Amino acid sequence: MTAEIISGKELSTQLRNELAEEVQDLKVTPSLAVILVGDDPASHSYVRGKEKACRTAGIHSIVKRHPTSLREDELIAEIDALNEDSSVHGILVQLPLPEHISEDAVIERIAVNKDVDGFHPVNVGRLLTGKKAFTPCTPLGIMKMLEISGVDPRGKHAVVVGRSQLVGRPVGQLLLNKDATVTYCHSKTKDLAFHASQADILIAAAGREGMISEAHVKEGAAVIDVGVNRVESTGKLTGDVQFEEVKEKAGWITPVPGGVGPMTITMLLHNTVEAARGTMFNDES
Ligand SMILES: Nc1nc2c(c(=O)[nH]1)N[C@@H](CN(C=O)c1ccc(C(=O)N[C@@H](CCC(=O)O)C(=O)O)cc1)CN2
Repeated sequence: MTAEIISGKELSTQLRNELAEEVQDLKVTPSLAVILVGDDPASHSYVRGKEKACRTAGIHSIVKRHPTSLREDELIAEIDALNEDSSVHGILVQLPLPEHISEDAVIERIAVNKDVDGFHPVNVGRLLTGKKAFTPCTPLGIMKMLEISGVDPRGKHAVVVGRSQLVGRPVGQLLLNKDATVTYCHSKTKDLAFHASQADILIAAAGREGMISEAHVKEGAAVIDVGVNRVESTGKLTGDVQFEEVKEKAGWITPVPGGVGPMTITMLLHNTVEAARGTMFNDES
């Protein structure tokens, strides 16, 4: 069997065009504020990608770039100002932050209804309880890729390798919310190959280059590679999955690059449009 390749790049082009049309029909121009602290080249590149994607979709983008020396209280004050600014619909702080700044304190300061990253504890709790919530962009992108490929999680066994707040935990929750049976594997899991090879849906989000081989994959499984590993010697980007061998066994597979990565930014645009609509929490009593 050779897997169907799910291209996040192609799907993103389609979804971003659809979002651009939706934006034209809105009464307001959606506006996203991104805060970037420090000089991490990858973070700068991702933020440039976000700016460009916003422009293409007709979303107003504000980027606040700061040196590593920015203090936590200064960052908090900037968030407070953006929370108060009614022309700003979405706020995102690019992660990781420098070590002297508490990510938790910063994320908790963002207004829940502007938290387009879905990292605020209120949004996390709402996701956990199956309520409407801003949902982290990478997990949302993964669910969209499964949906578009006709992979329905209901009754399936999903195995998530990795338990990060950004990807592993929320994607497991989203799969559970769609009636999958979910197993989490992590660095202390004994016999990863045993667990992973039971999966109908395998999410590789451990950040370890090539850790998922053909031996970890059940014939016909949907394999989603969230890894973004830069090979030092070549500068090339590779995933957590050994793509060439796994694609001969899986039913579906996502490539790196061009898979989950572009979907992260597409789902950020989606969440920003949702924030601009302002209806996320409307049907609450
Ligand atoms: N506040 C946030 N910080 C971070 C998030 C996030 O969702 N919110 N996720 C990642 C980084 N990220 C977006 O911020 C991101 C990662 C990767 C890509 C992407 O398109 N990758 C390309 C390859 C790009 C390259 O060559 O380097 C791909 O996989 O094809 C987009 C966004 C951590 N921080």
